[in-house]
Amino acid sequence: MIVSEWDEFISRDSHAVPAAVTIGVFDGVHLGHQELITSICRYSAEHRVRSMVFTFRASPKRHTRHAQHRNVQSLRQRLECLQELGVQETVLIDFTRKFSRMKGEDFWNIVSRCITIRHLALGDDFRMGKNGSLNSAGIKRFFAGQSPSPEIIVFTPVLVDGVRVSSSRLRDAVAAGDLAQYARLTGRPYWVETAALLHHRDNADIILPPSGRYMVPAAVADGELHTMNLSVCLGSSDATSSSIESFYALQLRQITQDSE
Ligand SMILES: Cc1cc2nc3c(=O)[nH]c(=O)nc-3n(C[C@H](O)[C@H](O)[C@H](O)COP(=O)(O)O)c2cc1C
Ligand SMILES: Nc1ncnc2c1ncn2[C@@H]1O[C@H](COP(=O)(O)OP(=O)(O)OP(=O)(O)O)[C@@H](O)[C@H]1O
Repeated sequence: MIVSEWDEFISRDSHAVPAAVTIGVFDGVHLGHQELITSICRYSAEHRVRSMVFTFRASPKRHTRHAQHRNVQSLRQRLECLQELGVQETVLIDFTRKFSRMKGEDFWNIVSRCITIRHLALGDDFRMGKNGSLNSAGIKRFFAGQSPSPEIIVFTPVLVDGVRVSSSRLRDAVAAGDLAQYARLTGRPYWVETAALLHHRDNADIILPPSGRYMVPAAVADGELHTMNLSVCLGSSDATSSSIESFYALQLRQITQDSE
């Protein structure tokens, strides 16, 4: 997957490159996000166009009213998930003060100068642009006047237990240490970057599970491959010990009666 910067993207003169596009923060890349991303990747494969995601280095929420806003994933983890789903290019946007003043229509005008959008996937509650004033209906109206006009798919919300899946639900699950719920909402186990545990526990820009003991599946090769469960302790001095420094990321599981 190519990772590009917004400033570099807008300097391109490649209007002719056809693309299937989605945009959002995509923190946690949950089941709802996966519907949109799978849609652009499927269209990309069927029509031989580039699958592209526009996302933000940090959430716009952090730059507006909620300075303390934190994500559940590091940027690196988010990009890995997008790559695994088959996205060909992700454009990273710094939500600067200047960018935050852009009208949604101006954003799409700029993007349409650089690529030709053939397919656009959005959620039904999607809002963007200065003060979030452009919604999916407005985006449809905007593109209806363009030629060629992209196919715009507005997805109904993906639900789990009858409730819309959202990054906010992931954040609540991690903060409560409910990592099984995180796995249900994302379709994959919970992973944490050890850098977040080691260096930024108190001032982390990602949300971490509460202090406590967690199971970590591990593989050891001594002639044969053995898999085993280790336990790590978060929030105590163990967490900052050199024992986990050599890992990039750990898959954490709650300790259950069975695993003890
Ligand atoms: C051009 C542009 C595109 C934006 N795209 C998104 C987006 O894809 N997802 C998102 O959550 N916010 C996006 N935003 C930010 C929202 O429109 C809104 O300003 C921000 O979420 C803050 O809203 P709040 O103060 O009500 O939380 C975008 C803003 C601009 C100016
Ligand atoms: N459950 C869902 N089903 C379908 N689409 C969704 C779902 N949740 C989010 N989306 C869509 O994914 C895109 C990116 O959304 P965003 O990253 O803001 O996610 P979010 O999960 O709603 O975040 P938050 O909880 O912080 O508001 C938007 O178009 C949004 O409408």
